[in-house]
Amino acid sequence: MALNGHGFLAMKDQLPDGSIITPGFEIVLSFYSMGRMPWIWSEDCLEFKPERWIAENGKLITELISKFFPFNMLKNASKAVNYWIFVGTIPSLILNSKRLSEWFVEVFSSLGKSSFYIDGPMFSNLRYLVTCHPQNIEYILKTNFNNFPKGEDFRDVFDILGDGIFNVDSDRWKMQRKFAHAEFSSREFRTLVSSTSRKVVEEQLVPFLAHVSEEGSSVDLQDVCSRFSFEVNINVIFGRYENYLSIELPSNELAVAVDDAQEAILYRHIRPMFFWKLLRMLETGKERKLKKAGKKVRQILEDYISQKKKDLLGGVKTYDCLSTYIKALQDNTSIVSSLPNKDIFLRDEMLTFLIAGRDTITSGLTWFFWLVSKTSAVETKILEELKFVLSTNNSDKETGSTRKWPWIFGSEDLKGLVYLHAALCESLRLYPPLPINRKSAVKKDQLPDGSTVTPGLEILLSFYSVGRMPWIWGEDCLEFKPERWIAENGKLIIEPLYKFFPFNIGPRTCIGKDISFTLMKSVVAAVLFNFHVEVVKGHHVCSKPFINLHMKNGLKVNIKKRITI
Ligand code: HEM
Repeated sequence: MALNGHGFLAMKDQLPDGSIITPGFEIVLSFYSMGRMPWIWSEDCLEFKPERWIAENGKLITELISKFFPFNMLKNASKAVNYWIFVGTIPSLILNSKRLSEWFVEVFSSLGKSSFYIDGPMFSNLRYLVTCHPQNIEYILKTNFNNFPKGEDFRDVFDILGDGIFNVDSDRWKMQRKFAHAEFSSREFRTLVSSTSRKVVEEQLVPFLAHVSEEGSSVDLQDVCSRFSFEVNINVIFGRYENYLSIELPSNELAVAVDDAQEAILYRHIRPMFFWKLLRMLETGKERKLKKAGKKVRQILEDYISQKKKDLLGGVKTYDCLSTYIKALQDNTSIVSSLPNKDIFLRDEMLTFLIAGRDTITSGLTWFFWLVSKTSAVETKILEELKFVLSTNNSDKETGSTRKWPWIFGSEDLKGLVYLHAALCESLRLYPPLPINRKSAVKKDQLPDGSTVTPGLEILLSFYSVGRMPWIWGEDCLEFKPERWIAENGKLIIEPLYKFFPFNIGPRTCIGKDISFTLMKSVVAAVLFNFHVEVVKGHHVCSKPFINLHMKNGLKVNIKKRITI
């Protein structure tokens, strides 16, 4: 049987015999011809002679492997990624599926390239292009945005989000985006976010941490951040106060169901599509868990929605995201009023906001606290900046009362914090809460680094790798250095934005970016100024395979009340 291997190229290259190959080239390796070349196998190459495989001592000659490829590894392109005949680069992908982001960094570093292909088994359509090239990312997300929609595969993977803004494309997305953007940038909404954040910090977060410090026990700060984030989101989106961060750490069935669903969705990312679709059809394994969790989530949200409608009908005055959407859907002059299946849309959109806002903030805060706990110079500068704010505002601008412990920072206090803002950007650069973004091309296209993309190819934008490439962020790219965001005149440098993608760029930029900074600053200021956070000795920090960048073992910390600043 004639065996032909094929390979695809990430960047222009020169083969050992001098042939120049460029991206887009399909390289056909003729194993059939190799066995018939006298200069490879000698003049008797066409003879059937098993003896050529046996040495004088009667053992098999293993050196011949170097010219015998049919069953063997074809190419060891780098230490981090292997290409195998028949199965392509898939074994490397499977081996690293639980640490994809770290693996991508290793491959980029060892290949010295900013894009590489992952080839699926021979004759399969499975192919990925992984890239961390800032110009490729800008091209896909912004310059040629229309050629890279979310697509049907994305929608299939995230089917739990139905018609939510994350999942839709084209005109429908434009309409949802326009409405959501107007809502998120309205003064009422921003005021609601900062007042809710303050309320949850003051009434739940600080009392909870004060309790932990008195008990002298350790606590998982990732869980605390997740509870804070859930509580704020559930308040802002649904107008509900769940007390999820009270001292008893109560369970919440919506939070649990959303976690279960997200964990199951992750498996759809790292398994071949036909496989998870088969499991979905058979309703088994993780797919069974997802179906159950999805049903629970939908049922809870439908209850919230019908309760809210009753409240509005009864004249209860509430301001939250859900109320705004319900009113707009009933108002003929609103752009969303023409949408079909209004109740399903409401449910899917609110769930999307909840998921979009909860895990990203949790991840952003947790990695930030860990980095600061390891870098005391950064902690000192943040505290100095906060101390300066307090010294210039003796009384609390929002309540008018004189300040005392616990120190709470309101939206006015947090506005001009340059160093804290820089430190948050720096942490998001190293640990972007969404480390990978998936795209696919409608039409064949060429990316700025020369990589060719064709319909059907999955494109993985590795935001995590962008922050870790010395050629993008300099030799000190792995250091946590907020100073790189501050100009000599003390102002924030906005120039790095062309290589800073944690919030996406282009038309689908995160609409929650500004409120994310508001939330994260209010938590960080309250936690660091009132408490000393110390990671428990011996606690192992590593990332967990998840859609968001979470810590596998959480972040176990000891909390001590800060007496003097
Ligand atoms: C540190 C915090 C956050 C980060 C790093 C972040 C990051 C992102 C990223 C990367 C995307 C693009 C996703 C994609 O294209 O598939 C996105 C979209 C989005 N984000 Fe955020 N996000 C954060 C917080 C929030 C918050 C608090 C909300 C509000 C509830 C929010 C709402 C959204 C929405 C609605 C979209 C979809 C936009 C669209 O498709 O047009 N995000 N976010």
